[in-house]
Amino acid sequence: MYLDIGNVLNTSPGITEQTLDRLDDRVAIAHDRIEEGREAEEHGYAALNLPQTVDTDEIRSALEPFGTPEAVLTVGIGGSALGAATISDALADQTDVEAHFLDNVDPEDTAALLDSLPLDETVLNVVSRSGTTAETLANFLVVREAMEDAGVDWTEQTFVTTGDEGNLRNLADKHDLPSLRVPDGVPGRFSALSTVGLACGALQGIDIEGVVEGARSEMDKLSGSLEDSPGYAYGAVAYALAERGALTNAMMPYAESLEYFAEWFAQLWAESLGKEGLGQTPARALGATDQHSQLQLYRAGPRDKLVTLVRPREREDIDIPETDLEGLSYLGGAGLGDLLDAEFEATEASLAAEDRPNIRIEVDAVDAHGIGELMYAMEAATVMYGELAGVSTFTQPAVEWGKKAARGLLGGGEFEEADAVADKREFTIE
Ligand SMILES: O=P(O)(O)OC[C@H]1O[C@H](O)[C@H](O)[C@@H](O)[C@@H]1O
Repeated sequence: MYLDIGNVLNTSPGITEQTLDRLDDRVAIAHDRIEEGREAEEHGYAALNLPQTVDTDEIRSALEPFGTPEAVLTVGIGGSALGAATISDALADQTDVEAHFLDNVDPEDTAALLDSLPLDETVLNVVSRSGTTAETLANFLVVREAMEDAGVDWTEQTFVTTGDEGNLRNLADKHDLPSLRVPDGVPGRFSALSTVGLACGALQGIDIEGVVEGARSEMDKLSGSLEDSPGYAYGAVAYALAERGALTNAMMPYAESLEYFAEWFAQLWAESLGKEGLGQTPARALGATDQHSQLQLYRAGPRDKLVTLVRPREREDIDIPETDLEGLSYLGGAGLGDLLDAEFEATEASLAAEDRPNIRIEVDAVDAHGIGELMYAMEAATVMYGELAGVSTFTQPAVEWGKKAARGLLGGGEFEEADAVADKREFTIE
């Protein structure tokens, strides 16, 4: 992965070369702490070891009973869905097996999806680290019933990834379902490179080994200097910019196949770093589409943003046909990819011309290696940012508060968080 931070130097907000030197000293200290955590397999830090601890053979053999299905339906939410979705989306060109994700509990959307799926040829991939998440278990029950109604033996077509305990583990044991464990010490949003994020791709026949290799090549770059580690450098610079007022980070890939990547990144960044009044709000954008909408704000709105532009250096191109239509002849002879690249560089320059900080991230291609590199580097960036900010990167008390309140409201136990719902202030206007 290549990182270019030239456009954060002396921008507004921005950092100077002297700041970078000072930051580098702090990166060295943070790196030592991270290494300590990795060595002891501490909660969270253990996730940065996944490229060397994940066993892709184990994943493939656990999935053997399913052969090659027509479709995979992953039921999970947050970290139990977004990593798999990012990998499947990026590598969709490697497979004919469709991947669908049921994370939300919108009844209309769920009904439409279930109507459209060949249920007898679909593997149901249920994923929950805790094994207790209401949305995931509710969706599982709905899909299971739909399979039963369609005369499909769901026990023959269901695969489970979960922890050693919890409702989902009990269910897998009861029905003797093929299953995998979520590795210890790996929080949901850092689990993309584990059983959690790779099983779906394996069912699709995607090159998950290549994803892990790509991640490993970024893992091997972790060092005590941001100059040697793109992941650490991204995290450290984003942190320094946030300290100087860049409180939003617009993640803007210029590739449709990386749209989910921006969504996955948003969970990683927000849930890990949004603590104690600190953090940087991830915004999702897609180039070139959002160049024609959000760029106005990024270039001329408040100076409170970092824009992160992501692209592959190579992609398959489609030629734009030659034309003698007046004013359009400049397009002929170029490719759609050339146009997308020109748009990318134009956005970068338009921000730089106004001294707006932006960072360029590139991979050679959106392939297995490239997506592995990107995902690992962003995880390392998040951990580095968290160390520098002094927050507890691997917890999510605010999200858990909401989970308990929702469960309490549905009668799933006594939770004081649910009582707080009754205190809602109202000021209704019709
Ligand atoms: O994997 P699960 O236990 O079902 O959790 C799914 C998601 O639930 C919560 O919202 C957590 O805050 C997320 O980090 C997690 O990814």
